[in-house]
Amino acid sequence: MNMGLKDNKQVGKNKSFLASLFHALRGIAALLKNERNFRFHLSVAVVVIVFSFWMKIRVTEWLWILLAIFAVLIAEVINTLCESIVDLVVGKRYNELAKRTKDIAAGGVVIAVIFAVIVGLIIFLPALFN
Ligand SMILES: Nc1ncnc2c1ncn2[C@@H]1O[C@H](COP(=O)(O)OP(=O)(O)OP(=O)(O)O)[C@@H](O)[C@H]1O
Repeated sequence: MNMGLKDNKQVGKNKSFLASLFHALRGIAALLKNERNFRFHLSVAVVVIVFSFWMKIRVTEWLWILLAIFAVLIAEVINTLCESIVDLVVGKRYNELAKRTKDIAAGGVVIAVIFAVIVGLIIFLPALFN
């Protein structure tokens, strides 16, 4: 195999689309393995999707639910990226800017979760009361 897939010490560009995809999938695997919050949000997403099937929601409602789910997951990815980059730069030292960066990244997740909760309430509350 000559796609850079075996080269664990690769630092240059990926040589093929398959090699890029392989590294991207490893990134997702790392998220699942190391990030407890990402796993939690993914579990909630699965529950919401099962519940949505059970409630037989409409296509437009599915689009909003999926948008909310992906907004939270992407916010979680950005949060993890910020944490990794900050740790790479400052290591274990206390740094005020590092704190601000990590707190803002975590705030982004909270904003996405608020959006998801609002979407969920708008879609499911009326259906539950009917
Ligand atoms: N180098 C640092 N300097 C100053 N404050 C820091 C530093 N690293 C972390 N912190 C503070 O500690 C908090 C937790 O940081 P950590 O990197 O452990 O994130 P985490 O617990 O994985 O967060 P999350 O639950 O959002 O994934 C940050 O939100 C920040 O307030």
